[in-house]
Amino acid sequence: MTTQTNGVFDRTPLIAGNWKMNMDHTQGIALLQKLAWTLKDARHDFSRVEVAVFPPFTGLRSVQSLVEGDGLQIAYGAQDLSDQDSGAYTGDISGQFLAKLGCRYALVGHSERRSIHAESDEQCRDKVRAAIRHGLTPMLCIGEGLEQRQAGEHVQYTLEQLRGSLAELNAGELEGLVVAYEPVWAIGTGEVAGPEDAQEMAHAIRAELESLYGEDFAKATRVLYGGSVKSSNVANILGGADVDGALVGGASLDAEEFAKITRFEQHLVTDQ
Ligand SMILES: O=C(CO)COP(=O)(O)O
Repeated sequence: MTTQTNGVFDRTPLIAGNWKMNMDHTQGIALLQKLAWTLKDARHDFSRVEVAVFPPFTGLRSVQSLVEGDGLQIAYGAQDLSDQDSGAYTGDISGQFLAKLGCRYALVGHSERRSIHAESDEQCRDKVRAAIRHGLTPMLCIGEGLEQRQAGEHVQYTLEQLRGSLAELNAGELEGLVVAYEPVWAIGTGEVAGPEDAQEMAHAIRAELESLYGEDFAKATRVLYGGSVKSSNVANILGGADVDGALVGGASLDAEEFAKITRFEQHLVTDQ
């Protein structure tokens, strides 16, 4: 099977590892160190493919120390943030604190937040706002469940989440936004959306962004795919012209496997 390359990438591809609730801070340090060595050995060019990790909150300070101490080019971010800045919000974490820890990104609206913690599009929008307020780049996660996919309503459903989570924000505020399309039925299940499915949705997301914020914004915005991404399937998935990277869960907990995923370009085949 051949896949289409993105040619000269208009957008820098991004391979992001969401560690979820795995890796205490000592394990996280070991994982990041191994990842950094593996990428160094492979002479990874971070200007061609950006690499980011999303440790649990408790690992962020250690990740910051390692990244700054060793001058690593690996970016990092938080898995969530509060929509508030400070005050009586027990257990919540302010974007202000995350910015102080050097986070570049904050995930917003991961499907596990939406399902386990019942986060609504409105809350996601407030979190996107909070991220922007503190200079963090929001990585907004959207995607349909099996029910919507089987009913053929996946595009409509996912675009509604997109609109709802970005409502009332303008292109200037959202500059740099990353959108991660993660079909819930493909997360942690071993089921992977086909390259055509990933491309179909990434294209629909870009078209929606264009109608909301204009062509320049849509062209500059990275759309990632997430859901059972591995080194063996990443090249196929990222073959679609609108798919700019991957948000990786389970496979990001293995440094060598994750490093292999960052080398997806080596496996892309031109469809001429
Ligand atoms: O939810 C995901 C990343 O945010 C995907 O997880 P898996 O790669 O484990 O399916």
